[in-house]
Amino acid sequence: MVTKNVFVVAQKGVMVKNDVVLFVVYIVAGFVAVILSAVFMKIYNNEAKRSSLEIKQLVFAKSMRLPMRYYDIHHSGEIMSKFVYETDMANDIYGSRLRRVLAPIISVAVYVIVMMQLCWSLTLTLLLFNVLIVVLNGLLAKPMSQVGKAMADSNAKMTEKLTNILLGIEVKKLYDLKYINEDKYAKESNVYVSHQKKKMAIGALLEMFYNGFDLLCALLFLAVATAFIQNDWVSVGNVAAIYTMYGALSIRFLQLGKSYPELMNCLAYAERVFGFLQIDEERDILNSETTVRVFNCENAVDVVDISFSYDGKRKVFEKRSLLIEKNKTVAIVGKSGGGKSTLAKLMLGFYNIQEGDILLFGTSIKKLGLINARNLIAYIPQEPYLFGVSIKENIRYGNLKASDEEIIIAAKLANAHDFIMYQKEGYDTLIINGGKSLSGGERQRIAIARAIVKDAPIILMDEATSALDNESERRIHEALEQLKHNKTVIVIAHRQETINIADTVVEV
Ligand SMILES: Nc1ncnc2c1ncn2[C@@H]1O[C@H](COP(=O)(O)OP(=O)(O)OP(=O)(O)O)[C@@H](O)[C@H]1O
Repeated sequence: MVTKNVFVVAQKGVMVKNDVVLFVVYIVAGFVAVILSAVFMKIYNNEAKRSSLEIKQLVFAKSMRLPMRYYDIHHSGEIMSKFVYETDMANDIYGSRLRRVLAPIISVAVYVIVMMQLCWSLTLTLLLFNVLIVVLNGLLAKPMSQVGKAMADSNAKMTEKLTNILLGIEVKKLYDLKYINEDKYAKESNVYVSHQKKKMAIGALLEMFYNGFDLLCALLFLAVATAFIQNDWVSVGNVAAIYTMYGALSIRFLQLGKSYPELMNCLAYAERVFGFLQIDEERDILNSETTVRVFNCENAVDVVDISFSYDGKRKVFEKRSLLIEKNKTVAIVGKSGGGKSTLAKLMLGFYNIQEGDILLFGTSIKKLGLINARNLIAYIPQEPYLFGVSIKENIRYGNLKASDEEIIIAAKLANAHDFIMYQKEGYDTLIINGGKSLSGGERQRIAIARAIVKDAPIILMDEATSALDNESERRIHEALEQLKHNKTVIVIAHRQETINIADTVVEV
């Protein structure tokens, strides 16, 4: 409108009071528009940041609540990639991509309305040229979305391979697996780079097309506009105004052209993130009315005719039953791969039993709910995991309400106190890298102390299969002897010495 009025004033050759008022109004409107745009931008960015945080929190919460089977068949690197990279890419939709697509559409709509008022026929002719850009966007959006999906896949695989290398660094160094491990990573990163090149090629194609097309549109417009002026269908002022607006409009079209395929790329990531958020979570039937009669019941664990298979094909258990009396120490023995650890995991409700039931103190774990069932059992796995916090906090994870004194008592019972005191900062020593600087026996004794502070009626220990030195073994057995009082102790036993301390031996 300013351009149009400039031309009108120029044609009149004189500037009257009304023209000055009009220009002042335009300038004030311009200022208001700038301020409003800054305010909206701030609100939008705040909302975008909030939603970005929310999505990250949702993905994190979901990755904590998935059934054990999910972690069995999905690499931790894949989950990491989802959390770190894919959520960022998906969040980019709100962060900038959506804005970069919506803002030009709104601007174009406003410009078009004003341009139509100035000369609808010329505006329509001009817009017809731009329809081609929209068609091209549509054509390239699909390959962009496909390449986005391929990049997400490739990124997850790269993280997976890198995690594999880092987790197996000891074996890699021992066997010089450089060519196998590193080549796998290099291969995957090449795949990623090739997808990235494809993405850049599509982007470059669009850029090239738009730049050429912009020039062509300008030339066509001038030719058509000249014809319109010659036929007196439009004034020079209106043509100048439409052309000025077209300049701003075509920039937005270009922006739209670049941002739309990018938005498709981000949507591909969002699809993966939302797909992940829809995965069924670990089933938990929390029945608060179920009170477990630990004191009245004679049997701690009653496994009734269970059948179980991890993959639905090979059965680990077929109609298997066993009974564990309360306050007894039971050694579970059997051949390797016979299902001892699986039985422990079923007691803890890590997997759903296909047939039969497991009762803890007379109540089915299905009725108890996973949280209640797990509260009844203090589990010490074969290779306990220690978190990157102090030794004291690692023990406290068994019972967050445990006092420092209770932690020290538990560590003494677990025969862990002496070696803990021997550490640089005693109980405050920080555990690094899952406790790699401690021996297997020491890690297991910290886990025993953790199980002791939990004070659950059942202690379930999966004895380490790895060889422990005699001293470590003796100390763990002493700790187990301490635990026997007033507790049901179930040990998946691999050593004769462990079997010797049991009241009953059950073969699985
Ligand atoms: N997460 C899993 N997914 C699929 N199959 C599994 C899984 N864990 C164990 N298995 C299979 O189930 C069977 C029982 O394994 P389990 O670990 O329970 O045996 P185990 O008796 O504890 O062996 P070990 O004494 O060697 O520790 C094995 O054939 C094993 O390969």
